Amino acid sequence: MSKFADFQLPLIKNEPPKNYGPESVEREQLVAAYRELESQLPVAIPLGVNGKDVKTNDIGEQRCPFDHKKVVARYHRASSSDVQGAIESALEAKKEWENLSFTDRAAVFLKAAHLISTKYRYKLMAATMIGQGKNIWQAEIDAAMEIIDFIRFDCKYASELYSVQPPENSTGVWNRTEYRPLEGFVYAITPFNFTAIGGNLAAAPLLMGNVVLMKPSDHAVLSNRIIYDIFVEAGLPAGALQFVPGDAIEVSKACFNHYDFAALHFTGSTNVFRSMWGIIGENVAHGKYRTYPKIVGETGGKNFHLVHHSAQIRSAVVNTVRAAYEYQGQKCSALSRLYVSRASWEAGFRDQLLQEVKALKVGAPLQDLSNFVGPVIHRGSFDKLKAVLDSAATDSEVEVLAGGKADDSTGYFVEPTVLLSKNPKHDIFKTEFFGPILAVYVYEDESLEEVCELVDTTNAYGLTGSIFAQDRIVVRKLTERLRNAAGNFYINDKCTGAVVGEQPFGGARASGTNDKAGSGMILSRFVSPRSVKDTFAYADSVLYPSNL
Ligand SMILES: NC(=O)c1ccc[n+]([C@@H]2O[C@H](COP(=O)([O-])OP(=O)(O)OC[C@H]3O[C@@H](n4cnc5c(N)ncnc54)[C@H](O)[C@@H]3O)[C@@H](O)[C@H]2O)c1
Ligand SMILES: N[C@@H](CCC=O)C(=O)O
Repeated sequence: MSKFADFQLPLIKNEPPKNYGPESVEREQLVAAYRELESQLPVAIPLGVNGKDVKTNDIGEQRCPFDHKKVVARYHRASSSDVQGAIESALEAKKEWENLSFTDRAAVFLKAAHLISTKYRYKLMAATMIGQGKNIWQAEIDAAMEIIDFIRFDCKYASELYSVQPPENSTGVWNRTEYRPLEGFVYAITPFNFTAIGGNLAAAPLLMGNVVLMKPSDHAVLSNRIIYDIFVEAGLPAGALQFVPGDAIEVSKACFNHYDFAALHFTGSTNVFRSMWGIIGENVAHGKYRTYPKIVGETGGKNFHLVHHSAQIRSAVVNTVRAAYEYQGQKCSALSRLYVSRASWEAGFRDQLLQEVKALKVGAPLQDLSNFVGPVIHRGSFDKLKAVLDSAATDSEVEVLAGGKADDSTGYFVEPTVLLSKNPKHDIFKTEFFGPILAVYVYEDESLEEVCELVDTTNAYGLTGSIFAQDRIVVRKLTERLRNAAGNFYINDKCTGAVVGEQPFGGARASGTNDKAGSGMILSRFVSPRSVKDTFAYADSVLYPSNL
């Protein structure tokens, strides 16, 4: 295609938050959107294949986590042959989509971000609240701010990546690097817990000129489908993105068995990611693919706060409560193990922590706006968390300091819980529960090195972590000592709440490939660069001077 100018993107800035205070316009508009969506339940959701809505005979249900009798969506589930058809139409759509200029591709996504910021902000938030159980603030930071930031900053980072060109050109030569889309299709599998992550799992590879099959989490089908519809409204050509909810194993198998499978873009649990890596690896060993597929996955965490005796106690407590219990601890970045010095614990940390946790109100998001903790996502999660609480209640190594109860009569509610143990190797410090359960270990002030060893080695993860200390020498030592314990490391702040454009997100070890969502690094995983050498000089002699 012709190119007549180097266009500059509009200035990319973080989406400003709305605060939803009493009597604010945004609160009124959000509640109206929520009520409207509520009146339309259950929403019927077909597949989105080649730009068309496709119905199947296999229907799944997404239920409301705070009122499990309520069906949020009835969605059509793709069979293997539906997925096969979606792959073929994506590959057909690829020809046009990858040949559009970056300006046109970016325009589609900048428009999508604009639509989310304006026309669809409250609808997408309402779907995230009803379907995934978020309260207003948690929905705002996810289904409005983070998804908008992901998309806009992806455009900025893509433009920066494209501008990285070879620094040297010998005389009579012009060297260039092209960032080609991958040969084949990208398979994106979304988690339930962040609408924004689901959207970005598709948007990031699409922006780089790839075509994508998106399999939404069974527990986020509604919000993910709204994102698909917004991308289409923003001008994404038919077929570039295929929306294929369905049985995770069946849909994945159809993708992994295809010769043109080029990349997995996944966010979810560690075991699922490991199992898929195994399947893909075996297929690679058998020469099943055109190219080596890229595997990008952000997975689980067992994140820590380490509170030194020089820490400002009030701030460390507030950050601890927010990090452990916002969105019921269902963030990959949620705090789930706290190591606190005995001096701080006894000088007020313990009392303030328990006072704050016991004051947290639990309930449905709009039933009472002061509810801070909502439901966990589904029956499986509720049963797993209840089993942890039941076992803690009778475990001689564990003391339940707060919470400990769960109630599934209407929705899947688990009390914010604090568990104390003198055994720092107890399972409560090792297993990702993905719920509002905080494990606490109180260490002796002089045992900082031993506690660092515990923080670093007690479990397999390496996602997020925070240290709290006012002593700057301690801050420096802990920062070095815990270099590999977390991909997102915070000093005197909570271990959740990474902001796109500020803290690119992801961790290593069992927490993922650490390609950093919300950065240019991840975009580079969805391209296959081509080095082009363009020579202007004629060659006229075979022999080199050294041959003479
Ligand atoms: N590191 C991060 O950036 C990040 C962000 C969000 C969530 N997470 C992690 O995600 C998990 C919670 O999300 P979840 O409950 O949706 O995770 P999950 O692993 O249960 O599901 C994630 C997705 O994988 C699919 N899936 C499940 N089994 C599969 C299989 N055998 N083959 C292929 N696909 C399969 C699901 O249908 C869903 O779409 C937690 O472990 C959390 O830490 C990580
Ligand atoms: N951006 C998020 C990532 C959450 C993962 O589930 C945070 O840091 O809270």
